[in-house]
Amino acid sequence: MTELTAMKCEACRADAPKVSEAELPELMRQIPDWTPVVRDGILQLEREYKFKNFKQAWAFHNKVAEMAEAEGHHPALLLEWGKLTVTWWSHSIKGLHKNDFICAAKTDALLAA
Ligand SMILES: C[C@H](O)[C@H](O)[C@H]1CNC2=NC(N)=NC(=O)C2=N1
Repeated sequence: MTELTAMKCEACRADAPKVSEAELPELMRQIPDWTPVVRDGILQLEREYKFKNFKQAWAFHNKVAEMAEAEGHHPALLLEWGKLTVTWWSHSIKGLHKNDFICAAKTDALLAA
């Protein structure tokens, strides 16, 4: 099985497939620190990262933004003192695409780097 972090996001159009109920458990297993949340009826992946201060959270925010631009897939980022909340979903399909799992795994890898 290819690691999510080794994959690249693919262009995701409105007719791209959502991750199915059957695929979900195996993908969630690969990003155990992420929580599936439903907002406005849209399934999303969310994780809160804690830091010692604003500057460290801000620096991580910028790393995630750089990675998102490189992947062509973009998260919601909520920067607060000592905290960055990252939420991934695919706007074009109003739900979760494989891209969201790839980017969640890559977000975790940025923290480790
Ligand atoms: C043309 C471009 O690839 C699309 O607009 C991309 C950009 N980034 C995106 N990011 C996210 N999260 N969902 C999308 O549907 C999306 N679409």
